[in-house]
Amino acid sequence: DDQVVARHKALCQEILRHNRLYHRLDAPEISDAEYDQLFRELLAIEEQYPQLATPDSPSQQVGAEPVEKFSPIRHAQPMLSLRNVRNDAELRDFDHSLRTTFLARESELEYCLELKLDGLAVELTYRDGRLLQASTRGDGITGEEISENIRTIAGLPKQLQGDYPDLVDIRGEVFFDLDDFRRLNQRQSEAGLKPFANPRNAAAGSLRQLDAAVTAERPLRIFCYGIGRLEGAQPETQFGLLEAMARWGLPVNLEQTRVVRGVDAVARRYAEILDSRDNLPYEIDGMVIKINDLALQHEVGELSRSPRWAIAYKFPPRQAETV
Ligand SMILES: NC(=O)n1nc(-c2ccco2)nc1N
Repeated sequence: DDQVVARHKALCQEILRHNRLYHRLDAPEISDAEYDQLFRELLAIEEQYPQLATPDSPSQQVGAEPVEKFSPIRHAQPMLSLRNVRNDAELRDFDHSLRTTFLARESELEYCLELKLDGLAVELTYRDGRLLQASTRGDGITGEEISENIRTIAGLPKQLQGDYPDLVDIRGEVFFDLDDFRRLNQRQSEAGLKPFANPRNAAAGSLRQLDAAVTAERPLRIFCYGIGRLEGAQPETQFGLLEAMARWGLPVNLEQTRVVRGVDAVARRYAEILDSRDNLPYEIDGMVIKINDLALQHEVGELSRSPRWAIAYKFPPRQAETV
């Protein structure tokens, strides 16, 4: 009815406005939690009224068009975004729907569990082991070319080593350690500049600099976690892929990654991470749960903007800092 259509329209406008603020200006006005809430309401309406899920609905797009100051790079394989769950019940729905609908197997699934870094997703293309180009995720299809800036990241090899493939698109998250973020904001205020709202905005702001010399002053970090194209020996599992990337010399968060079987073990690991996140030197906003077997990932496939084989289990918003 037209009340729902009006609500859907309002949600679309609010979400698209947020995407521009967030992706173009790195200056969001609403929190992730509020944004997720709007997006979930939009998805719920479109589930009920599929005719509303038109191509210009934010549910069919990821992020926003890249800003024009960088040259556009089209990703050979789209960079998908993760759906999320917020509690064990939703987690168990995710696991159950995989085991019964897509894999028609009641047996327990093996999952690879990774920390969910709250930074900026990037793609690095290595050809014959050399870093050819780097880009931001952008809207998932087309990103911004940031090769010069990416090269300033300490610990990121310009040349892979060992049994690297002829061509590989590496996906990773660029982020700031919390201490470096605080020092950067200290310098920002001393220079009379606006401090960054959070480490993610600082990483995005630092990486999407036209002048790579500015990026070079920023102690950015990166953890690699996935691939797009790969021409060469395919690892069998997600964890095997992470180990291969580490062998090639890429920074990977191996020691914080676990492979478990069954949803109960996933829930236990989530509770463990939630409990210990404050001991980490960087900000995380949840845990990423991926089917470990890469053949099963391909069997399960993708939705229009997200993998079916992965989900983000997000932390509850932090209690407002007590003054
Ligand atoms: N943000 C983050 O740490 N991510 N993001 C993924 C991801 C996004 C799409 C597929 O995998 N994985 C990890 N560890």
